[in-house]
Amino acid sequence: MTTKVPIVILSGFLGSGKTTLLTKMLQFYTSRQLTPAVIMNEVGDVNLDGLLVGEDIAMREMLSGCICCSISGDLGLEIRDLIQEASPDLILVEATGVANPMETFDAVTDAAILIPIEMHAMVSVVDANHFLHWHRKGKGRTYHLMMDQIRCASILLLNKSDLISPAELDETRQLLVKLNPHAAVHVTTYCQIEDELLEQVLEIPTRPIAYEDIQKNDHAATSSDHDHHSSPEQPGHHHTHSHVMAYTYYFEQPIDQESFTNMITQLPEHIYRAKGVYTAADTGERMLFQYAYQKVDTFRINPQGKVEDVAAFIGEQFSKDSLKKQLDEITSYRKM
Ligand SMILES: Nc1nc2c(ncn2[C@@H]2O[C@H](COP(=O)(O)OP(=O)(O)OP(=O)(O)O)[C@@H](O)[C@H]2O)c(=O)[nH]1
Repeated sequence: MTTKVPIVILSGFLGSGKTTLLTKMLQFYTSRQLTPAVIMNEVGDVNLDGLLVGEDIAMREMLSGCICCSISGDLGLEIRDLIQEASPDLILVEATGVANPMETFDAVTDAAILIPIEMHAMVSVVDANHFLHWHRKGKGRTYHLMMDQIRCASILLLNKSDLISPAELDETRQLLVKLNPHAAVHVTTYCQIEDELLEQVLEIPTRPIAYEDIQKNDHAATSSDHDHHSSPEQPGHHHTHSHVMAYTYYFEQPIDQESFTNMITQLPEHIYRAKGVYTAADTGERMLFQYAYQKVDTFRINPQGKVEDVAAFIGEQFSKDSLKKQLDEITSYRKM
């Protein structure tokens, strides 16, 4: 009998902590002498998160599209190539932050018809602060997408618990339990989870527990509304992220760090995520920045010379022209 390669999908909204979790999982499995492999999907045309994955890990990048829709058909080919190339003990698929979880799951099950793989878990990472913010608003496509990502999970990480008060954390935890009573909720900071959970993920095949519930919702939605695409507010709606846009900017020269950080911290609310690499004008060092929900982290990259100086922005209804103008100004700014 052919052994099936376990597949774990890492889901969760933009900037919630999927790559943070991915690096932790990779460390864990390699320390157990296992060979994990990775599929990373980005809506933009650069993959900066790949810098955080060691060179010894077999990885395939799927860029400029979403495995839940536009490039779902390519997923099977990428998985097949990875299996042939690296004979992995498991494959971790990091979905884009705007991926519809049901459709991502469908893309994996479609691939499983042709290749020996088996779904082991859909882990959804939730940014506690960001989710609470959207829950209080209580509407919008982003909120419904976040809810779907929660409802489809077999394991939920309530991450960034350091950014909200204990009372808010408790409120958010209860919300998650209500939305998905089938999945265990793990409260985390920087996606620190117990080793036992990571062992379990490898051992026990599963599927998104709320699968049937979501399907029921989908059917209910379709029977009252035949045109899915015209009803983006509907829970369980397909292509919940068709409104999301990505913009990539290439820096032509080193930039002033302070002006850039000031600009990033004042990005409009509708830009949910930004990340990139730039060269600092004062030190000449190459820096990686990560922006998610009004917080920026910046650190020196190592090795220094692998990717171009580039920044990717993801959000909805933002003006690419005015963003480009701001970035051009920063690029041409010189300290006296
Ligand atoms: N304060 C805080 N920051 C965190 C935590 N977990 C992750 N981060 C930071 O949040 C930012 C986004 O984390 P990622 O792991 O890249 O998020 P992601 O879900 O992979 O992002 P996308 O792939 O762009 O959707 C990074 O700067 C992380 O260091 C946490 O628990 N607390």
